[in-house]
Formats: sequence, C-alpha cells, structure tokens
Amino acid sequence: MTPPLPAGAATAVPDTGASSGTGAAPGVHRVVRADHGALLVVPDERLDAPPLRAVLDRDGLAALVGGGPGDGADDGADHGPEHAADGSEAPARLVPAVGDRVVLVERGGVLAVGGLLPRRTALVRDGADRSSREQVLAAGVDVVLVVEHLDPDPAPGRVERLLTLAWRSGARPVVVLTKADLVPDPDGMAADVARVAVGVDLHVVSAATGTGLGPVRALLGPGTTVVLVGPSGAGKSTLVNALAGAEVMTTGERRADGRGRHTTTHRRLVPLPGGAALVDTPGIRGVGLVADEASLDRAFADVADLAGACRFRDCAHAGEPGCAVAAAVADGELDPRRLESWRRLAREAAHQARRADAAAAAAEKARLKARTVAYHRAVRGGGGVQRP
Ligand SMILES: Nc1nc2c(ncn2[C@@H]2O[C@H](COP(=O)(O)OP(=O)(O)OP(=O)(O)O)[C@@H](O)[C@H]2O)c(=O)[nH]1
Ligand SMILES: [Zn+2]
Repeated sequence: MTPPLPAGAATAVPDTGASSGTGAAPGVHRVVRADHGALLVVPDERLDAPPLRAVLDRDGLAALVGGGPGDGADDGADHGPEHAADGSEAPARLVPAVGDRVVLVERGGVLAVGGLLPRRTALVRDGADRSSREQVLAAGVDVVLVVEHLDPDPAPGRVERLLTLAWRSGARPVVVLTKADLVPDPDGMAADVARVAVGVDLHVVSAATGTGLGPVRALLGPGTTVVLVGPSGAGKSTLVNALAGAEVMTTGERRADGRGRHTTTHRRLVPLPGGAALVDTPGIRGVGLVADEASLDRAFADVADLAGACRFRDCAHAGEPGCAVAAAVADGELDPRRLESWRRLAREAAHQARRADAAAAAAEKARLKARTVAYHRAVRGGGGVQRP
C-alpha cells in the first residue's frame, strides 16, 4: 500500500528546475540503505525492485514537512552544520534514514533526493558519540516487535525498556515471546509478562514447531514496515525467517571457524514476501534507550494512572505524603519491581533531556558568537565606524 502524497508534500521538494522527460523514476521511493550521502532507494510499491542509487545534495536540503518523533534528528553522520556559516538561520537539515520515504528529482543527469515525506515514526537512539544528537535508526516503521525468549526466563525489565523505546518511536509495539517449545507452561509465563506489557498485544510463538506464528504474520500486511528489537539470541532472525518462509535474516548459528557470526553490518530495508518490509540492522537489535515522559507514560500506563491520584502533581513516588503509587505498592496492587523499573527509566529520560538541553544551549551560544564575529567583521571591513 503506497500512501498517497499527503497534501502539501510537494512543498517538501525544492524547485530544482529539473526538466521532465528524463525518465527519472517518479513517485515515492523508500530508502533501503543510507550511507554518507549516497542512498539506495526502491519504489515504495515495488520494494523488491532493483535499488536505484540517489545522491543527497549537501546544499539542497531535504526539508521535512509536518512533524514526527524523528524531527530534527539525523543518522548521526556528519552532514554539516545545522546553521549556515554566517550564523543565519538555515532550515534544519534532515538526512534520510533507512525506511524513509523520499521523492526523487533529476539534477544534472543524476538522481537526487528532492525531499522527504513527513516522518510519522522514527526509531531513535542516543547519539553514539555521547553528543545530544539522537540517531535515527529506522523511519517509517509501523510495528515494533519486542522479542523476548521464554527460555531462559524472560526479563521483565528488558521488556519494559524496549516497550518504552517502541512507544517513543510512534509505531505500534507488540510483544512476541519465543521458544515456547522449550518450556512447560508458556501461557503461564506469558501472563506474567503481560502484566508489564500494559496495553500491548502479546503473542507466544515457537519457530521450531510453528506454534503461534499466524497472529504475528497477520501483523505484516502489505505496506507494513516492521522492526524487531530484543536481546541477542531471542530468536529474532529465526522468527523472521519462519514468518517469511525464507532465509531473510541471518540466524545466530556460529561459524564453523569460530570467528563470530555471519551478520549484516549495514542497516537495510528488506522486502518480506507478502509486501511487508523489515528494517534489519545489528544496531537496532541491542539499541540503547531513548525515553521521554510521554513514552514512559505509555509503557507504564498503570503507574501513570495511579500517579493521577497522588497529592502532588509532580510526585516522584519516593516517599511523598499522599502518594497513590506508594499506596498501591503497599496494598500489593503494584509490583515494587515495576515501580523501581519506572524510576530507573525516568531517571535516564531526565538525564537525556538535560543533556539535550545543554547541547541546544551550546549550539545557540555558538550561533550567537558567529553572528557577533560576523557583525564586527562587517563593521571593521566596511569602515563605517571611526575610532575616536
Ligand atoms: N527451540 C527453539 N529454538 C529457537 C527458537 N527460535 C530461535 N531458536 C534458536 O535460538 C538461537 C538464536 O536465534 P536467533 O534467531 O539467531 O536469535 P537473534 O535474536 O536473531 O539473535 P541476534 O542475531 O544475536 O540478535 C538459534 O540457535 C535458534 O535456532 C524456537 O522457537 N525454539
Ligand atoms: Zn506519588
């Protein structure tokens, strides 16, 4: 299913004056790979078509119309400053990430990315370089499968963390518990995990026996983009291959020579049989958390509901009087482990927000300084000011 060009999307495409009749693949394309200015794209409605190479013009900004969780972020690579060198405001640069929908234009005989369609969803992680920049790992994702094994025992804290990440993306989170064939009571275990997956569908599967794959497959209709997150060994690749009925992802079988595994090193969009797409990247599999208050409120909707009854609006549920969350723990209504988990993630989210603020302040200071320098240069160069 190709989404129609939203109204106003055409303004995302700078007028390049490109002549028509060049046969430059028109229509919306999907970014299959994004490596430093060069992109591989395929038509949105033909994901299995041979990829085309398109350049990302460093000057021609890929401006985003509308907004989304990925706003203002890029793929983490150095694509130049956010602001023009003279300190004047430049439109925020957005660099296409895997899964983005782009419009191509022809520029001097080469295919270029003319614009980016609004990013409805984006899976982001903390900048690898400890800067405040968030890195867009995948854009245009519809479903985030949080994959967790039943054997060894599932880790509720990890599920909570990944669900928070998934909610943050704007996509729909779904929990998949794997390796049901290895435990005596998969449904009992699933009921325990369901308590930490509030408001989220949960499926129990076994790739080995094929149990439970139907409902997961049903999530992957034509035009759906899915990404899997979960710990190494959870069975993500095995699950995808079982769903696809083909070797789409490399599984974790060790290489015979013992030198690690055959794994992809590039982020890529992989077409699945049936018209869905998978974003596969090793970076996503063990992604660091980027939480914010809204995503925590979704992932911990039960805690958020209780918090509504706390006496203080900004209650930290850490011993304040009239705390409804603490009361729920005392009553055995809320698992203290869950409150502790919420606390830890809320601390991380606050830390990330402070870092982002500090970086924004530093950028603003640098911008003002550049402007001051430019002013003094102009004044001196112009000879407009005489020294007394
Ligand atoms: N018995 C059983 N084994 C499974 C199942 N799913 C996966 N496995 C096994 O678990 C191991 C890890 O599976 P992978 O699919 O490679 O796990 P992964 O999550 O992709 O791991 P990374 O690539 O490290 O992120 C493999 O040996 C699989 O054969 C299952 O449903 N039942
Ligand atoms: Zn409270």
